[in-house]
Amino acid sequence: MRTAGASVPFEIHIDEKRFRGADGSSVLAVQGLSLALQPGSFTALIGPSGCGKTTTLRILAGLDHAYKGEVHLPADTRIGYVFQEPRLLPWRTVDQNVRLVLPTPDANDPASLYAALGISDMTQRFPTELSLGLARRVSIARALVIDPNLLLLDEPSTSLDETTAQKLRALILEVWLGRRTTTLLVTHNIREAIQLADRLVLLSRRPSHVLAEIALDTPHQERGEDFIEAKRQELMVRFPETIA
Ligand SMILES: Nc1ncnc2c1ncn2[C@@H]1O[C@H](COP(=O)(O)OP(=O)(O)OP(=O)(O)O)[C@@H](O)[C@H]1O
Repeated sequence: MRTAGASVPFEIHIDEKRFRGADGSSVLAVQGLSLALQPGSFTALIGPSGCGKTTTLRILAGLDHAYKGEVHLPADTRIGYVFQEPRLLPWRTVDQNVRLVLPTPDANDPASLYAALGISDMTQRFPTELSLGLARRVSIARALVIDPNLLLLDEPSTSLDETTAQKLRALILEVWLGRRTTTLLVTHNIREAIQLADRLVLLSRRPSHVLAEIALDTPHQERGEDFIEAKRQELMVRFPETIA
């Protein structure tokens, strides 16, 4: 459902989401999960593997309608979705992949995005010529080129080595600080969440619901190693079932 108004939150309420298991049985994945994203905020959704984080993103993005509940989005909502796998078309160049989501290829100029994401010199390459880290950057450019007002990031640093992951996190933060696009990051990496988000939403094990919401008011530039580690340990003690 789309409601009027530019500064109203993006809201999702999942009363119940079930999947059909391999043996035909019905598996309750999410139960009673409510989330409101304030415009300009950066929320990290954290929870154990298989608790329903990706499912929640898909429902919010309108990719899954088979659930009980409601999604309320402002009328002008434009969603940029960075999937766990980059999902680039192998027969198109980087630039063509990014422009593909525009109404016409020249509707927006991605040059400044390429520069911000450090991929300006590879726009004529094909996806098979890119490392996973670079392909992720391209998929972020593709999500941002439509000027979304809601950005969904599904495990953007997963399967990357730590140095590449850290570079990507720095880029994500720089882009967010510059644009303040409302962002929902799904991650099982608590350190990443503490580094990037201004609010943590912790989910329970399946069937998942919100266990706790934690505001992170410390400015990003003051979140050094010590801060991140201290916060992680504090959360591990308070929420051992979610924070590994
Ligand atoms: N298409 C599907 N068919 C059957 N079960 C599914 C399907 N998609 C997800 N599930 C199940 O629903 C639950 C939630 O899945 P989901 O992918 O949302 O979890 P997640 O928290 O994103 O996991 P991860 O951290 O491992 O990516 C899991 O138990 C998963 O096995």
